[in-house]
Formats: sequence, C-alpha cells, structure tokens
Amino acid sequence: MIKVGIVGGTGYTGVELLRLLAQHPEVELAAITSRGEAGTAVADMFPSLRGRVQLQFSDPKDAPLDRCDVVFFATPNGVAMQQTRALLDAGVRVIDLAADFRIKDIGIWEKWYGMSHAAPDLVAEAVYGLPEVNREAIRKARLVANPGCYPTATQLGFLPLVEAGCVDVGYLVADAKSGVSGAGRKAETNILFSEASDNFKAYGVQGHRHLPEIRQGLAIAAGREVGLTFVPHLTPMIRGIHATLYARVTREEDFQALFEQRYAAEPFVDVLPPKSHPDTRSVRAANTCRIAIHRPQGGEMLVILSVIDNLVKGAAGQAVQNMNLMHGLDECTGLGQVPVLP
Ligand SMILES: NC(=O)C1=CN([C@@H]2O[C@H](COP(=O)(O)OP(=O)(O)OC[C@H]3O[C@@H](n4cnc5c(N)ncnc54)[C@H](OP(=O)(O)O)[C@@H]3O)[C@@H](O)[C@H]2O)C=CC1
Ligand SMILES: CC(=O)N[C@@H](CCC(=O)OP(=O)(O)O)C(=O)O
Repeated sequence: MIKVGIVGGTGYTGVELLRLLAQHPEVELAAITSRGEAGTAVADMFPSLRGRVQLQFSDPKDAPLDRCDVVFFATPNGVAMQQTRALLDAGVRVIDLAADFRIKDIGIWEKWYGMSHAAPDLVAEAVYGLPEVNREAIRKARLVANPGCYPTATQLGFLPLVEAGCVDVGYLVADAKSGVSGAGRKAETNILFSEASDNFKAYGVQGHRHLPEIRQGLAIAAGREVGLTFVPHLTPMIRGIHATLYARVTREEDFQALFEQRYAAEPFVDVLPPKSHPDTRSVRAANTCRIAIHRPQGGEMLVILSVIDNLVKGAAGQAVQNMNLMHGLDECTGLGQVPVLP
C-alpha cells in the first residue's frame, strides 16, 4: 500500500483528494493536515466521508509526513516550496497541487505570484504533471508540479494543433469559464452566493497567473514562443471548466482525425464526434477531459471546446493519476468514477 499524506485537507482540492483516495485500492491515508482543525475527525467535518476515512486532522508541524511514501500539497501558493526539500530528503515523493513548481523561469514566476521563490533548484527538478505530455518523466519524478485547472483544459485543447504546426501559434485565443469552486473554500466577497449566483463575469483580462503557465506548455509543444490571449470568467456553477479555444488554420488537415489520433491511447481524454457540444456535467466528478472540434462555416478559424471538472482532471484527479504513474500502478487505478448527472 502507498502511504499518503495530504497538507491542506480542509480545502476543496484537499477534500476531493480524500474522496478519490478513500476509494483507491492501493492507498493507505496516513496523515491529513489542517492548522485550524487539528484534532477534529475528518468525518465530523465532512460527513460525506463517514465510514470511509477514520483519520483526524493533524497540525502540519506534528503530522507524520516524513513517514509517507507521497505527500500532496493542497495548499495556497508559496507553502509547498517551503517544505518540499525536507520531505524529498526524507525519501518522500511530493505532488504539489499549487503553482510553486510549475513555471521554470523563476523571474516570471516571481512576477506573477508576487513573492520570492524559496527553492529554485527544485523548480528545475520538478516535472510538470500533465501525463498526456510528460508521462515517462512523471513515472521517475520525485517532485511533480500538478497543472492548474485552466491550464489543463486549455493545453489539452490546443496541444494536437500546436504540436502538428497547423495553426497560427502567434494568435491563439482561450476564452475559459470556471465554476466557483475554482476559487477555493476561503471566504471572499466575490464568491459569496449572492454575488456569484445568477451572475456572470470575466476577470483577470489584463493578465492572469495561468497565462505564463499555458504559454510555457504550448511553447514547448510548438518549439517556439506562442502568442496567447487568455480570458477567464466566473460562471454560476460549482464545478467545471469550459474552455472555448480559437486558432487560425495555416495548413489544412483532417482536424478531427488529428485529435482522435493524438489522444487515441489517452484514458482520460475523450475526443467527441464532429459537431458535438460537450457540457461540464458530462465530466462532473470524473477525471475526464472531453474535447470537440469545430470549423464554423468551413472558415479559417478552428473552435475547440474543452471541458473538465476543475477539482478532478483540473486538480485532485490529475494528482492521483500522477501518483499512480510515480508508483508504477495502472494510471487509471481509483479513477473510474462515472460523471454525476444531473
Ligand atoms: N480549486 C481548484 O479548482 C483548484 C485549485 N488548485 C490549487 O490547489 C491549491 C489548493 O486549492 P483549494 O483546495 O481550492 O484551496 P482552499 O483555499 O480551499 O484550501 C487551502 C487549504 O490549505 C490549508 N492551508 C492554508 N495555508 C496553509 C499553510 N500556510 N500551511 C499549511 N496548510 C495551509 C488550508 O487549511 P488550514 O487553514 O486549516 O490549515 C486548506 O485546507 C491552491 O494552490 C490552488 O490554487 C489547483 C487546481 C484547481
Ligand atoms: C474561479 C477561480 O477563481 N479560479 C482560480 C483558479 C484556481 C487555480 O487552479 O489556480 P492555481 O492552482 O494556479 O493557483 C483563479 O482564477 O484564481
């Protein structure tokens, strides 16, 4: 059994990890931290886990994290970079759901995240945890930087086109909408029910911290810098990301076949039949990205629709997929959940 620790067990990605790991046949949950809820039984705080998780929350400084095989950080940005070195030195593998190790250029990271980086050498070592791109490196990694939610939906939607070099990578557009759980479980005015429900707005149009992360991934795929306009929106649903992606064709291809071939062996990417309109419900609670390819009126623009559950393929599910790869398990172990309707 893989002994697992979670730092930040009271947030949305933390409890989503608990939901998935409680059903995982090869995992023993060994430690779950909370600074505010130390001593509280997990199942008292989250009745959905009654009978499934017997642990109590521990304070992070008392938790037996160094005796785990793998530790997930489901914490705000800037926490994992302080604690990862000691865990790696103790032989523990680390998967960070935050952004501490995602961006290789430390100057760019510091500019977008507004803090100094505490462990630049570990950024160099970390493997970006998008299995559809980095599967072999993830298997061997000590430290995995789990991608952000918008970056997962956006990169999976653009990758086949960018890798094939058949669109203008200087002018990509990603118009993405997220459910409110994407903002986490903290108290903030803009995610109050009376602010976020029955309402819809763009935010971060001048620049969002996921922009450099998406650009980095697509630039590697393209073999050159890419130009990307990324506009996130807050939409009145709880879970889900719907990314509408635009790219101008520079070389004709059978685009449907291109996507189908690129993802033929991918267990968690589903290329839908032509002219489909995937909805976020079709992936809710599942580790799946569903993609549809459109060419409106046969014009020069491709429109790609990409949907994920931000808490699953956009966070905790992808993290479990990475854990499976790191431990030599079938990548799909514990991730067979069927989406929840309605
Ligand atoms: N929500 C989403 O859809 C996604 C989130 N992410 C990223 O995952 C990370 C977690 O997100 P999310 O679950 O939404 O966040 P939440 O705000 O819901 O939860 C944060 C958790 O971190 C703990 N925590 C906060 N500060 C510290 C600290 N200094 N030391 C130890 N623990 C701390 C909190 O518990 P306590 O205060 O009790 O210690 C809480 O359990 C973030 O970096 C986020 O950007 C990534 C992809 C998607
Ligand atoms: C709706 C909403 O607020 N979403 C968050 C994205 C959360 C996330 O996944 O961001 P990181 O893991 O990169 O920090 C935001 O825009 O900040």
